[in-house]
Amino acid sequence: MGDVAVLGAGAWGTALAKVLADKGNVTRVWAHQPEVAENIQRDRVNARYLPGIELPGTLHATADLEGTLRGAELVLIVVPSHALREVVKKARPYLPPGALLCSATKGIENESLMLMSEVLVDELGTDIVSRLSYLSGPSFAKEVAVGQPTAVVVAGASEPETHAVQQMFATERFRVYSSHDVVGVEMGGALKNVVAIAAGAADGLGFGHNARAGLITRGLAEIARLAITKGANPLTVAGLSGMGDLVLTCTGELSRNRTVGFEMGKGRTLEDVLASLGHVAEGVKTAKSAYDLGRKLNVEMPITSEVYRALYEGKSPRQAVVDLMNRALTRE
Ligand SMILES: NC(=O)c1ccc[n+]([C@@H]2O[C@H](COP(=O)([O-])OP(=O)(O)OC[C@H]3O[C@@H](n4cnc5c(N)ncnc54)[C@H](O)[C@@H]3O)[C@@H](O)[C@H]2O)c1
Ligand SMILES: O=P(O)(O)OC[C@H](O)CO
Repeated sequence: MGDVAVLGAGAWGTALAKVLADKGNVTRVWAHQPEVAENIQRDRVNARYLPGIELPGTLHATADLEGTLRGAELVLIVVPSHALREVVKKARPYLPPGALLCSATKGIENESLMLMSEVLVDELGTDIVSRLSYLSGPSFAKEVAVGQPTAVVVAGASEPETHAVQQMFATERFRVYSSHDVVGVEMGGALKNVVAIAAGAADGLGFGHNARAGLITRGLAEIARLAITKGANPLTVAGLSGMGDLVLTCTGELSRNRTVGFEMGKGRTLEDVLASLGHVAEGVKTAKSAYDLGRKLNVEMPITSEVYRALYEGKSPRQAVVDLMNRALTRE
């Protein structure tokens, strides 16, 4: 038990804060939007991001960043990837010395092409590395919040600190594995969102199970190529944060990324879909980062490239599928 600060009161920040608060930790959640904090404090619910879930009295929400961080033993960062650097810059002066830091954000920064781990070290310095960890894996916020069985992985460079975070989160319905492979866990969590957009588009276009299974499998192949080039252990990509999250996000109707693809497959524009989504779909920004990273590192990323063209160059999802199917034949 301890004091926990959760930076981010979206669906995932709220669900993870509930897991920690239900365990008896004094849990303070920082909300970017003051009205979200007010809603949680007043009504014990986050109606905007996690409707219908009653939140425990041990969970406190506020828009005061300094107060949220005061005395925290664990700081969990769960903001969209494009906001992580800005939030960490603001939080830096108030981070309690010695606090463990865990990120549950999935993404790759657009301009720098950095993983969240790299952004955190960039902002906080290398001294913090042993206290940093990354939580990822197949986990829809809504299912976690209602206590459905879920398995995730926490990766960190230092074993004692990673185990401490594993213990802090684990419950009988939220099973937490540990890993030493930060890059592999982060790459899997970020890149699966791009493939989920492709899988959603295939469904929206009316294609069947064969197309989806092909995309999942060949998606995993390109995730593995890029992750291994960045230094990941190939086995990590077959784990919870690779294959596990890929299957969940490419097949689960709760996925925001799959929804973006699905609606575009049905003929809606990206702008129109995003305007009505109400949540972040990390795969949209990550598609650009992954496309740029693949080109920079000379890694072939055919599915990612087609998703990029559909999102950023106006290519029709149907033509993207045709082009994927008609690439030069190659070995598996
Ligand atoms: N929702 C899930 O099921 C789930 C599961 C695993 C991982 N994740 C990851 O967690 C991260 C957060 O996702 P989410 O589902 O909580 O998002 P969400 O769309 O539900 O909420 C987004 C949150 O970010 C905040 N925000 C927006 N702009 C901001 C800014 N500039 N500065 C600070 N905060 C800002 C919003 O106020 C809101 O609280 C993403 O990287 C996502 O991929 C989500
Ligand atoms: O709803 P999505 O597509 O952002 O996916 C949520 C989680 O990342 C699933 O593990």
